[in-house]
Amino acid sequence: MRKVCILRLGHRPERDQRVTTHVGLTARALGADGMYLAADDAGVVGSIGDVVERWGGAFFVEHRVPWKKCIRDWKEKGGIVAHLTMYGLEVGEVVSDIRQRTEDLLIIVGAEKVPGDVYGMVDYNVSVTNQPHSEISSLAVFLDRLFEGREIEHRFDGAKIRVEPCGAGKRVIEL
Ligand SMILES: C[S@@+](CC[C@H](N)C(=O)[O-])C[C@H]1O[C@@H](n2cnc3c(N)ncnc32)[C@H](O)[C@@H]1O
Repeated sequence: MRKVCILRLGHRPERDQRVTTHVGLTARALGADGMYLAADDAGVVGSIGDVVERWGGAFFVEHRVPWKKCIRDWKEKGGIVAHLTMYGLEVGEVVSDIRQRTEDLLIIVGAEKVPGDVYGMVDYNVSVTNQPHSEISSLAVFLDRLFEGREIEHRFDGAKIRVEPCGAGKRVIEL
């Protein structure tokens, strides 16, 4: 099966820890395999690692990743790259093309301003509306469109705990 990973650009450890952690948790929950972080932040790696340890699956986070090399290496190995940006082509126009391709997919999301080079290095610049919002929301919508909603039913192997859905209150099962 094709691998789907995230490359997180522009992370500032002093202010983006929570958002970047949520980018990773969203990616994991919605079917991605891992996240490359183009910054030095062991805290993010640790927080997401703790979730994987308890909630299962094999999602990985790698930090201190040089972003240009990450994109080049990904493409050299035959993968394709999509950058989420409000300036790109509308997701509805391109997502079926991306879905039909079988190559591994790297999805880039930014924090503040994304370096201009990124736009020319990728295969797709994709917008989720042409309005400014957030890397978390754009990633969530993109993954849901990519996987056509099937990611919601995914069960995570090796979980120590699992939620039993219920209409009222909380039911958590220790496995
Ligand atoms: C807070 S935004 C910063 C955008 C910044 N002004 C720029 O020009 O790159 C952070 C990230 O959210 C994502 N994002 C925000 N709005 C988006 C949209 N409408 N469509 C796709 N991605 C979006 C992009 O990945 C962006 O780099």
